Amino acid sequence: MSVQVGILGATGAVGQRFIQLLDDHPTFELAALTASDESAGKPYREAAKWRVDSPIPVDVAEMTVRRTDPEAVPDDVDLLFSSLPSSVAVDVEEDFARAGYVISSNSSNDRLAEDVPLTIPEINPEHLDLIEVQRDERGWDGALVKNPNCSTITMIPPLAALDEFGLDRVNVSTLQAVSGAGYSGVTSMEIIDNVLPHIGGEEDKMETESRKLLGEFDGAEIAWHDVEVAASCNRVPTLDGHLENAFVDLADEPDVDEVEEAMREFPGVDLPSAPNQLIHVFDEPERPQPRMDRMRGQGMQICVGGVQSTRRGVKFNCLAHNTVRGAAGASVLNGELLYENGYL
Ligand SMILES: NC(=O)C1=CN([C@@H]2O[C@H](COP(=O)(O)OP(=O)(O)OC[C@H]3O[C@@H](n4cnc5c(N)ncnc54)[C@H](OP(=O)(O)O)[C@@H]3O)[C@@H](O)[C@H]2O)C=CC1
Ligand SMILES: N[C@@H](CC(=O)OP(=O)(O)O)C(=O)O
Repeated sequence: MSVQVGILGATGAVGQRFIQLLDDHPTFELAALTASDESAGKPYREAAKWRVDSPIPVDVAEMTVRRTDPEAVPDDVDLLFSSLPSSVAVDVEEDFARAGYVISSNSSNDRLAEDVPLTIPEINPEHLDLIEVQRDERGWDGALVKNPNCSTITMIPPLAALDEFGLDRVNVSTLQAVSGAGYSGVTSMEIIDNVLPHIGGEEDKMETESRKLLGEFDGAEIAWHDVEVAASCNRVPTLDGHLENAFVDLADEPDVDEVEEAMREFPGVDLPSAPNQLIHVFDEPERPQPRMDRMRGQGMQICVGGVQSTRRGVKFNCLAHNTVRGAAGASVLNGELLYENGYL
């Protein structure tokens, strides 16, 4: 059975990744594309400046872009992926949910709202049932589900694997690719031969979203994990792939072999876009590297390397593809979880 899906903000950088990932999807069939009023009414190939590293699917190129308005999207679309600017999404996503659409959104608004599931299918799939609370409270037939920020999602799987050793405190420093800022986000004059040691709002997102993701859902609300997270975020001149250096204090004292085993054996999920193994742990100390490792598992695997003991726990490096696992791929995986759990 196929499910009709749409993309809100389909002409943008993340919207284009959605189109790439949905091409030939086993369950989802792309039926609607929306963008701003300037793009509405145009064929997609004209409205979008295509910048993804594979050609625009032929049928998508000829689709007419619609207004981003529930009235403009056909009723038989069951699921909408959202990659709107968060300033736009904050109102528009609610309009769509009120009109009965289920939305799997990558935009940062509402990620911390008490009745909005912030999910990674391999980590906290049970949080999805917060939809019941959301529907009761808001009177919606639709639903709004979020995936986390790209830097957060990169470190959460290894942290979840370490939780069995008593996760106490995390210090993390990021080396984030330029694609995270969007096509026009940083100019070449700013970033070539340079590193920008500040990314607005990013540190706060890593510090808060992590605690919600690792929290416990009791059927009514989420009790955030009490781990303390301190982040320092840097933009570096790589194209795709966020690399992070994490220093984790643990209550127990596992050795490196136990830590690596917990990461390697951390369970995945059986969903079409999920990698066979969630976390790949490198033995080579110089890996993972963005250019060599970001496309592992079709861009959906989390890579870890350089695991070493410290006086208070462990340190390691981790890497994920920021616009695949960290953005469009994360929303598609949440869409697959919604389907699997009967929410579509
Ligand atoms: N988790 C992550 O790693 C990442 C998340 N993001 C997030 O994803 C979202 C999209 O980012 P990105 O793709 O880079 O952004 P872009 O600017 O490339 O695309 C924005 C999209 O939204 C549409 N849009 C803009 N304004 C309006 C409006 N008023 N009404 C309807 N549609 C509108 C644009 O249409 P048009 O072409 O017609 O202007 C376009 O389709 C952002 O919230 C961003 O923060 C982005 C990158 C990575
Ligand atoms: N801030 C991220 C990308 C992003 O847009 O994140 P968010 O989904 O939290 O808005 C980066 O710069 O790499």
